[in-house]
Amino acid sequence: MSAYRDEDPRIQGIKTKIRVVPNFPKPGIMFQDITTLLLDPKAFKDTIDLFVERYKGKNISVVAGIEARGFIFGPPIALAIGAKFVPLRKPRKLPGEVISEEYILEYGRDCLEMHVGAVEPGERALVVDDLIATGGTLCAAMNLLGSWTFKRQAIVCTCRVPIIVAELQMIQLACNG
Ligand SMILES: O=P(O)(O)OC[C@H]1O[C@H](OP(=O)(O)OP(=O)(O)O)[C@H](O)[C@@H]1O
Ligand SMILES: Nc1ncnc2[nH]cnc12
Repeated sequence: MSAYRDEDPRIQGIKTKIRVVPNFPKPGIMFQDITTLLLDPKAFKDTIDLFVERYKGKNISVVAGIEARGFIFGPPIALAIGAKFVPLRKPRKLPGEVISEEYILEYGRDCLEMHVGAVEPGERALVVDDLIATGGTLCAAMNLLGSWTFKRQAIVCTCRVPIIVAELQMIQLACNG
């Protein structure tokens, strides 16, 4: 967590637009609902802008978005920084050859899949999602990418807003892409 983003006045505005719903989808879960953020064009744009400002010009060629809420925040970030968008999807949604990674959620189990060949050896990637709870989904995404061409280097988490970006430096060229 970096100091400059804590101090950015846009952060507080973004935080106020995220609705917290107690006991959804089951007792004990404090659900962070980003649909209310999406209803406010300024707060939504501020959210995207914060990430674009942070990652533009960093030689990132891949934005990998985690289904489903990473599909909301990932594409506008990808377009703005000039990167391609790669969806990390729930099972049996992608029609081509895939690699899969299972993981445990706050309220269940799930699996992510990525198309083989969507990312080339040597590319630099950003993983985008709306929130970390247990971290299982993010770990699965990183394992998915890591099992293909990447070596994990750093995770960057905004912490004060429930949008997460994991940054992966791909330096292992162990596949045929
Ligand atoms: O840190 P974790 O414990 O792994 O939880 C975080 C994940 O849970 C939510 O997605 P969910 O699996 O509910 O899927 P959805 O976006 O399709 O609703 C959220 O969007 C993250 O992807
Ligand atoms: N607390 C939470 N709020 C929103 N989405 C979630 N996914 C897992 N835990 C969550």
